[in-house]
Amino acid sequence: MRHSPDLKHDMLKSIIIILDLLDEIGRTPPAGVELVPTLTKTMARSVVLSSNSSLLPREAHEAREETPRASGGGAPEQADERVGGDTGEEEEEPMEVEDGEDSDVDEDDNEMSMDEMSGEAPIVNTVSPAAPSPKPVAPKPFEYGPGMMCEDGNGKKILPIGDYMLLIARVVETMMTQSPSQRFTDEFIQSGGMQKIMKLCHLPCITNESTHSTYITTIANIVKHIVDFCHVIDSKIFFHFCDIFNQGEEIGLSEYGTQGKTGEFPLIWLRDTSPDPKTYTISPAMTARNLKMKEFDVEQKSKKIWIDEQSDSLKVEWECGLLSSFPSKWLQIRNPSDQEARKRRRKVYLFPEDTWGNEEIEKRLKRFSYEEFMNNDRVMHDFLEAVCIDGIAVLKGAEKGKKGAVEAIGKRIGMIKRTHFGTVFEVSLKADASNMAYASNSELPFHTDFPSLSHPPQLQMLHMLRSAEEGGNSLFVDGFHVAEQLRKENPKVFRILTTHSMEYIEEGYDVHDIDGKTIRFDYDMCARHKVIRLNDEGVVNKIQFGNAMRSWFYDCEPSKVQDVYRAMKTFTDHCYQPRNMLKFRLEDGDTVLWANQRLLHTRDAFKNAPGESRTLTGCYFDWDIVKSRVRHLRDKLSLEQNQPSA
Ligand SMILES: C[N+](C)(C)CCCC(=O)O
Ligand SMILES: O=C(O)CCC(=O)C(=O)O
Repeated sequence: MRHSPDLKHDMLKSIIIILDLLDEIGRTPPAGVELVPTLTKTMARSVVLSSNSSLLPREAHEAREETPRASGGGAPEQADERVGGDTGEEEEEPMEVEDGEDSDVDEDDNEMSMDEMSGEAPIVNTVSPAAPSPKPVAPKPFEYGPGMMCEDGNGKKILPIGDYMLLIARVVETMMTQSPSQRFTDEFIQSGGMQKIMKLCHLPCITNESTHSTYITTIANIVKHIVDFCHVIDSKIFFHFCDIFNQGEEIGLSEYGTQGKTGEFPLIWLRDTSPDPKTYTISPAMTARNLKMKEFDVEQKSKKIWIDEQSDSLKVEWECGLLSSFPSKWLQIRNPSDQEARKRRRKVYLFPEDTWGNEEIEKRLKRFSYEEFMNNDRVMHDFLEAVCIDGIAVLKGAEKGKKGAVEAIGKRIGMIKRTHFGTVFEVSLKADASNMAYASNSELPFHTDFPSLSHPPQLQMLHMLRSAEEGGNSLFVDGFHVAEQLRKENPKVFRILTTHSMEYIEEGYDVHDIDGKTIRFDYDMCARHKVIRLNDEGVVNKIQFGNAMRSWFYDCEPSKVQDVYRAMKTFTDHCYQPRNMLKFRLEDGDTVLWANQRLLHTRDAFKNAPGESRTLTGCYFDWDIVKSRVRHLRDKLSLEQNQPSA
C-alpha cells in the first residue's frame, strides 16, 4: 500500500462511499433495525474489516473464517505527535480498542498497521470487557445497508453504527499517518472526507458519552496530519472539529491551517461573548454586555452544539435555552489560542514597537499637510498613528499667523486636555511669567511637561504662530531610547533612575481665558515620579523629568543622594548626545504633536526680529482620546487594522 498510490486512491473512493452510506443509514435506518452508537451498549462485540475491505460485524466474520488478530504496530514517533491522548475526561462506558486497557489514545490503541488495512490482518477490535460473551451470530452474506447489521443476544437486529464510524475513521487515520502522502491527503480533503467524518457525529443516534471521545481522538489525529500535509484547509472543517470537541467542558484543542495553529474556545467564553441581543446591547451609541457577573452562571454548559453549514457558523444551544450563533469568521478573528490573532489584538493598544535615535527619526519623521489633516480622514489617521508609534509627527502649512489652529486640530481629534494652564496656552515672553518657557529667550533644559502633576499630560502639541528671527529650534529626544541605552551602557544609572522617585513642586499661578474671561488660577502642585518607569514586564513605559520643578526632597538615605545626582546628570548627557537628538525648526503655521511621557523636548535660545515676539500656542491631549480617534477612523474607513469591539 505504501508504494501503491493507486490502491490508496481506490481505497479512498471506498471510504467516501462508506462514509456516505453510514450517514444515509444513520439518518434513515432500515425498518426494524436499531441503530446503536456502540457495541458496548448492545453486547454485540466487534467489527471486522474483511479481506475485500467491506465492513461486517465481527461475529459474522468469525463465524465465516478464523482470522488471526494483528497487533497495533505502527511507528512510535508518529504516535508521539498525536493530539488528544489525554482528554482529561472520564468515560462511563469506555469504548475500548485493541486489548482494551483504556480509551485514551496512545501509540498502541490508535494505530492500525498497513497490513490490517490491506486486509491481511483485518481485525479492529472494539470489545468491552464488561460485556458478557455474545451468542455467535450466523454468517450473513455481505451487503450494504441491513447487511451491516448484527443481532444481540436476544435476536434483536442492531446496527452498531458507532463502531463502523470508529473503524472507518481509524482506517483513514492509519492510511494518513502510516505512510503519509500529499496526494492522499489532498484527495481526502477535496472529496469532502473530513466533513463527512465529522458530520457523522451529528447523527441523532450518536451520543457523546458512548462514541464521541474515541472517535474525536481519532479525528484529532487526522486533522493534525492534515495540518502538516495540506496547504489550505477550509475553515468549515476547522469549526466542525471545534464543534465536536465542544461536547465536553470546552471546545478543545484542534489544529488547522498550515502554520499548525490551535483553536481552543472555552465554552464559558463562548457564552459570555455570544453576539446575541440577550447577551449584548449593540446599538449605534453603545456596545455593552447585558450579562451581570452577579447573576452569571460561570459553570453553565451547552445543551447542543452543531455546525450550520448554510451560514457557516457554530451554533450553541445553552442550558437556559438561549441560542448562540458564531460565524466562522467571528471565531477566527477571536480565536483565543491563535498566537497571531493575539499578537494582532495587542496592536489595538497602539504601543510603540521600537525606539529611535537621530539616524532613525531623521529618516522616518512623518510630516503631513495641515489642510489634508483637516479634510481627509485617512491623513488624520496616519498622522495620529505616527504619533502613537514614533511618539512624534508634524503638520505643515497652516495659514501663517492665524490663531485658532490648535483649537481646530483639537476639535478634529476630539477633546483637548485642560490643565492649570488652561485649555490652550500661549508660549511667548510674558511679564510675571508662570513658566520658564515664558520667562526669557534662553535655551530651556530637556524636560517632559508637568512632572509636578501626579498625572502629567500624555501628549503635548505646539503650533508656531510667529517664529524667531534666529534660533528657537525645537529639539526632541526619545526618552525610551535613552533609557534602553542606559540599561545596556550604564546599568547602575538605569537602576537608580528606575527605582528612585524624584519629587517635583510647582507653586504659583497662571492667568488664562475661560469663556472670554481672564481667570487667575492659583496652584501648589506636588508629585513624585521615577525618571524611568518600567511596567510589570520590565519594559520602559514612562519618562518624567524636568529640572525646573524638581524639588529639594530626596526620600532616601543622604549617602545615596550623590549617586542620584550622578544618575540624573548621565541621563541628561545622553539626551544631548547627537546620536539621540532630533532638531528641526517649526516654521510659521507648523504644528508638532508628541508623546510627553516618552519624548523629552526643549528649544534652543532665540532672537526676535525687531518689533516681533516668537509665539506658539499649544495644548495637551490624553492618549485615550488620540488612540480612540485612530481606532474610530480604522473602523470608519474599514482599514485592515480595524478590530471588532464585541
Ligand atoms: C507649556 N507650558 C508652559 C504650558 C507648560 C510647561 C510645563 C513645564 O515646564 O513642565
Ligand atoms: O518654546 C518652545 O519652543 C518650547 C517651549 C516648551 O518647551 C514648553 O512650553 O514646554
